[in-house]
Order: sequence, then structure tokens, then C-alpha cells
Amino acid sequence: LGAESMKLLLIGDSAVGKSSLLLRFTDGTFEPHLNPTIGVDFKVKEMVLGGILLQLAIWDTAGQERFRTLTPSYYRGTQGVILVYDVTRKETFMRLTSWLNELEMHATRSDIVKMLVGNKIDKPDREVDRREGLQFARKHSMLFVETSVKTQHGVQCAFEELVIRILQTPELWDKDMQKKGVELEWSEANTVVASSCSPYCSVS
Ligand SMILES: Nc1nc2c(ncn2[C@@H]2O[C@H](COP(=O)(O)OP(=O)(O)OP(=O)(O)O)[C@@H](O)[C@H]2O)c(=O)[nH]1
Repeated sequence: LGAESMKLLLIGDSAVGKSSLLLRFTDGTFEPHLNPTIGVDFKVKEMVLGGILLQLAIWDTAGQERFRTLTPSYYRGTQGVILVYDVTRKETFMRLTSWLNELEMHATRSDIVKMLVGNKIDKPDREVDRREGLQFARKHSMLFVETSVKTQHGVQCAFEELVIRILQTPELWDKDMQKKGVELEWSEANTVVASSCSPYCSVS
């Protein structure tokens, strides 16, 4: 049986840690000095959930305006979006609404699953409370996790919760996968994965 592929997209302001989050998830590493992304980057990661082999294609986009290209094309077919802000820079939180507007404008599927990630919680100079993040997520029907790519806190959870939610959204799949998605909802593996993340995640 072949792997089911899933397309995820990382968006958010420059230097909030999108590339770092992806690198931590796919390679398990952290780099204190990472260059800004130019255009788009792309990584593939395999994951087994509830007995289904998934091939995650994760697109990492440039936060800096001058490095952004072909915007509509990388939104095409995306099933899940991770919108990242930096808890130590309030302005990255204030710009979340405009990121959501861009998503609305370009997403080709209406039931796209959204995960809000407040990153860099290891740093002492926090400017955005966990409560504020949670409120924003609730208001916009998003999943929510706070992370530190540096310490790894919440990183696995962010991706797993998003993937599980996508699997539970039949509208995002073709007929064949819809059947498996329903089975997955009942599978024990799914329950285990979901509950191991629950301290960090909130579902709107
Ligand atoms: N302390 C700390 N630093 C982090 C964390 N995550 C990322 N960084 C650092 O923040 C800087 C920016 O991270 P990137 O991953 O390049 O940010 P980006 O959002 O991909 O930026 P663009 O490519 O410009 O959109 C890097 O120097 C990272 O090492 C974190 O959780 N804690």
C-alpha cells in the first residue's frame, strides 16, 4: 500500500522560527543562526498514525516581503496551515490577522485546518501571554500550541495535532481516504497520540 500524501504550509512573519520548527520536526536539529528563507522551501517527512503511512509535504515560506514569490501557488492544495508568531515580539502577533486574510484569499480548500503556534517560549522577554494566543486561536477556529524549537517543547505536538485533525476532516480527502479517515477516528493509536499532546493543545 502506498503512502497517503498530505500538504502542509508554514506561514508567519520573518524570524518567528518557521524554518527552525520544520528543521526540528524533520531532522531533530536546532540552529541558533539560520538564514532567512528565500521564496519557498520544501521538506518531506513520513509519519505513521493509526496504521496509516503518511507522507507529509511541508512547505516553508519566506516571512520577509521581499523574498516572497508566487504566493498563490504555494497555497494550492494545502490541507493544513501552521501560522507562527514569536511570543517575544508583539508585532508578529498583531500581524496574524493579515496572515489569515492572505490565507483566505489564496487557499483552494475551504475546510483547511489551521494551527496557531506561539514560538520561542524559552526566552525570558515574553510580550504575548499564552492566554492571548489561546483567545486568538479560539476566535478564529484554530488549534493552538506554544513551542520552543530550542528546547523542543511542543514541536512534535504541533505537527501531530494538525495531522490528526486533517485526517478527521473527510472534506479534505478523496473518497478512498475518507473511508480510512473514519477508521482512524476509532483507532486506539489515534487516541494515544491525541492524549499525549493534550496538555499543550487546545481545540477550538
Ligand atoms: N531562543 C529561540 N530561538 C529560536 C527559536 N526558534 C527559532 N529561533 C531562532 O530565531 C531565528 C529565526 O528563525 P527562522 O527559523 O529562520 O525564522 P523564519 O520564520 O523561518 O524566518 P523567515 O525565513 O525570514 O521567514 C533563528 O536564528 C533561530 O535560531 C526558539 O524557539 N527559541
